[in-house]
Amino acid sequence: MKNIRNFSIIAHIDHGKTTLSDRLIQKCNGLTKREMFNQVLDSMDLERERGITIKAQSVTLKYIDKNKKIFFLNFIDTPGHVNFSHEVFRSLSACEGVLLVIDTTQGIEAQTIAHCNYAQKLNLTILPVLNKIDLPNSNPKKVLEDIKNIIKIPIQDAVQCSAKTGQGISELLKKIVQIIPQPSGNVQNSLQALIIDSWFDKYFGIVSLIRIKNGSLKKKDKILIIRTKKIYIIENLGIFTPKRMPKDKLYNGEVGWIIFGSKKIDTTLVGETITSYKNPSNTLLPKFKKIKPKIYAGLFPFEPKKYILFRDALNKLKLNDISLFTEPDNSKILGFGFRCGFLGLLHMEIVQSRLEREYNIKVISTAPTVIYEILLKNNQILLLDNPSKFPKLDTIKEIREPLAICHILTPIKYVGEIIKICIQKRGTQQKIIYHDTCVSMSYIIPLSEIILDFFDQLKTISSGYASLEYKFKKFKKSDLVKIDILINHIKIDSLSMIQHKKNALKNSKKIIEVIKKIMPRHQFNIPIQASISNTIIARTTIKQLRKNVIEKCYGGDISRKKKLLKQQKKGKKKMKQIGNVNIPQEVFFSIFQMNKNK
Ligand SMILES: Nc1nc2c(ncn2[C@@H]2O[C@H](COP(=O)(O)OP(=O)(O)OP(=O)(O)O)[C@@H](O)[C@H]2O)c(=O)[nH]1
Repeated sequence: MKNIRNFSIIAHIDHGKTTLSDRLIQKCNGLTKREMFNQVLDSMDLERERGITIKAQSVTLKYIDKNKKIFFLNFIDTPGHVNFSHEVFRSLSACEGVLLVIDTTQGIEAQTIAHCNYAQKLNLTILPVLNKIDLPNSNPKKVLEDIKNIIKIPIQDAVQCSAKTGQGISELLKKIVQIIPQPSGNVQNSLQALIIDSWFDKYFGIVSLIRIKNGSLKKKDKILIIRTKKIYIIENLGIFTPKRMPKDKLYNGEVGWIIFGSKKIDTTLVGETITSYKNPSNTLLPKFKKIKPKIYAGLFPFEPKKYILFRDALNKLKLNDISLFTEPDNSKILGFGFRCGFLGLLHMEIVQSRLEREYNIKVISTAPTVIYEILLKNNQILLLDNPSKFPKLDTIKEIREPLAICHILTPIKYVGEIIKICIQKRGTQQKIIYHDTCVSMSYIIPLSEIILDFFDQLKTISSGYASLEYKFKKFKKSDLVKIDILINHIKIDSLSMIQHKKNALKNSKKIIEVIKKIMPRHQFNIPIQASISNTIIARTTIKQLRKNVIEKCYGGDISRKKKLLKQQKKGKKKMKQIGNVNIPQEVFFSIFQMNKNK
């Protein structure tokens, strides 16, 4: 039987997870820094040549202890950002243990606690790793105290190391094999494997990362997805070392990749359980929790003729992004597109930039919004994720907005300022606990106030030290109104927004001023107005301008004139023509500018 250890590294952003991973690869594969660089780079070049996307989120390492016993260490990478906590959960479901990396110059932060809670819920062995001990301001003693008092896990196995210099790494490897348990399961049982991740590869079709709990899997095996009853044939399989290394067979306890032999994307695979078609198991492995999006926005292809390509690209992205929600949408102004749900702004930005980078599709996005619950007079409840679909006012009994519970961890000296912005964001305090040098506090804050810039503001006032973790709590009745924006008397449905009554006038004035700044002048006056229920509450005007680009060409150089006119036409192409007005795409995102101008 192979000695296997499956683990993940969890950490707050920048605490050194990537550096430590590289260090472990280097140490186990006996590579020098240069060789490692080449190895990773080589495989990337190879992949790039064939246009394949690398996604080596798991690496299998060979570790030989001092008694010459061989261990296979599978470590599964996890992203560190607050938007991607669900990805952490996914990776952890395939492990028996975690390395909890803490930067000893920073100490414990909100995400350290949140990730640790996941690991505890899954009953994983947690090995604290105190990193960056080479730095002069490192304070491992204090971090150990905090682990004991705040996270409340045993500290006797904690390892102190520097991922940068390599100090303590041998000790860490020894501890990994010593305290993380060998995976359970039996090779004789029928196959049960969990799909941890899935992505689309131009050449191979669907590729998945799996963890085998029971049984084994080899090339040409016919497999069955238990829940969907879909059947596939395994075309190829193997492990990442970090290169993609083909293998003959994968056994229980192992983590590896499989190629399905299917190019058709008709299903989401992540979280599904695979079994053997011939000798099937009926038991599903615990599925990941489906994460509900926190914000919604409309995405529309900038060039309407790319709609089909856009739809296919979104489907491919959804293969490994189970939290991306999409639904066909139609805007009077922007045409056919999709209403998409995201975990947060960063997630939204990543999706947009992947569409542009990987699929060459430029999109216009509407302002992100949270989901509102609307109680109608006929007692029906409507979940509204698109302000342009706001029902008629006289049909509404009550509007409820989503509230989130926020856990903030900060050094004591920033507490006052943080409380101030929490109040400004309509927050109500739940709890505040003073530890030695830091404070943990909980606030209930409307989700709409958090999604745009709360995290950035928190980081700015605390010089980057405060950290935030939040989750949806409940819907609560609130005084909300829908604001419409009209440009040259045309209602721009994709610019409608829902705001608290208290902020409606102030924000309406702000947004029309932002639009005024972004919009080019035309050869006529353009009024920009904000309205609530057809009553104009704010207005500004873009004064007319006759921009004659050829006025400098007195004389009559006709070819130069033509060139200038062509350039002017090109400039116009980047804008959306609505009525007889050209609107630059930045306008559709003006709600962000509005918040930046606060
Ligand atoms: N001095 C010192 N610096 C370190 C050590 N480990 C990591 N760093 C540095 O800390 C910074 C963040 O390290 P990363 O490994 O990128 O952190 P991460 O946790 O992977 O960050 P995310 O991927 O953003 O979550 C980098 O500049 C590293 O060089 C260490 O042991 N000592």
